[in-house]
Amino acid sequence: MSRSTLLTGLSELTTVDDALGTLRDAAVVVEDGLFAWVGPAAEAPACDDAVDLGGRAALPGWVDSHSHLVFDGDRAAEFEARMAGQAYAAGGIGVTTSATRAADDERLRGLVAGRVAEAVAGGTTYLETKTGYGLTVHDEERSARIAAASADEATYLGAHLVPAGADAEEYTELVCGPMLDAVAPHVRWADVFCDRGAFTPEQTRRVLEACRAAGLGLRLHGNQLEQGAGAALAVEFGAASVDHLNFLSDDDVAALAASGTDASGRRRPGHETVATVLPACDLSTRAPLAPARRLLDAGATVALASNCNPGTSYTSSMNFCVGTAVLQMHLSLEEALRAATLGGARALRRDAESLAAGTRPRPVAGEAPIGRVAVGHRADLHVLDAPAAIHLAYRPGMPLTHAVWRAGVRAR
Ligand SMILES: N=CN[C@@H](CCC(=O)O)C(=O)O
Ligand SMILES: [Zn+2]
Repeated sequence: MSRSTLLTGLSELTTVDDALGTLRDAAVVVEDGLFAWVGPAAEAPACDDAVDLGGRAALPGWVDSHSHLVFDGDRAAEFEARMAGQAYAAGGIGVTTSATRAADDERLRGLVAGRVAEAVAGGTTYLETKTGYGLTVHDEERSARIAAASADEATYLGAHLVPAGADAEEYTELVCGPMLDAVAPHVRWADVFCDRGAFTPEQTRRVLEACRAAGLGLRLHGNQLEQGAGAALAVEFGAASVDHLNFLSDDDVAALAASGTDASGRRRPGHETVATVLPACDLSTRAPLAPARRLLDAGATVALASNCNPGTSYTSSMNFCVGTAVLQMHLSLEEALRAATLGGARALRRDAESLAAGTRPRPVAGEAPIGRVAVGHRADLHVLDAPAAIHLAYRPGMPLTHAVWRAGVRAR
């Protein structure tokens, strides 16, 4: 028989659910890994167990829809040179690729497990991670295997960089053929770095077509280094997300906003191309911040993610990303919290609307929605050591994660 647990003493509960809103003096009931009840503490039902959280704020666990955790080595020297004025370039990926290839499976698994544990300790309850530092059939296959075993969602990023010494056209064919065949059983998503020094729009198109034909959902790295074709291609292919977005034209912004509506302007939840912004990466590369405010004002669905990787964003702290989005990107607290929870869920098509619309690639029967604190959603809860969530921006850099429940299990 399943046991029910009452989590009470929540001074402020941000549900990210339009009907429930933000509740004061709230409680939730967790049972069978799901939220079974959400409401005012005074009305909470009796449960088998109870935990009093002592007047703390709570919100859905972070959904980090973009990370690159399968790697060995760091690039601190490159970072230091960048702080001294050198520009970021895609070629640095090759340095991490060499270190990653040299690590054996056990070491790589341990490194990824440690990084996932760090993310969870910071309030992340659902995490995507990518291949992309293997770049041979063998190394991409094992990266995909390790990613799938360690994270909630795994993405094939063979098209991250043309490896040193390889011919770009021949490598693109490999990515679309034997490498895809080897990796596809492990992953739900495919991604391409479509930008200066990485893959051209024409090569990107070929990879997206091949991966779509293999049944994978699509996402893109685009518009990070220049105003390129990434965002437009993502919308054209119905990708779930396009990420970075530092350099966007007015047409790109309009296309992203329109991707969530039909011809008569009605919203089509579960069909949008989410605009995912990566504030920690923007700071670490000294790039102009992605225009999250402009995207939201235009009507786009925005997600916030960490992009944790050793080159451009060596942090998995979603608390930091949310604080920065409020402080520097001019999002309201409510917008930032929504982007880092439901926005990420939408970018992975694991929100309730995408599940209902049937647009999640490779769905698994019985998968509960994520991204909100609402009945029937997966019980992913982040409790802050603060009375209100605004402390995430008000006290930046402070250790504010008090407790974490992941699929109903206490993870911190
Ligand atoms: N921009 C492309 N890929 C990663 C960086 C990879 C690296 O430099 O190691 C990113 O999302 O920022
Ligand atoms: Zn990335």
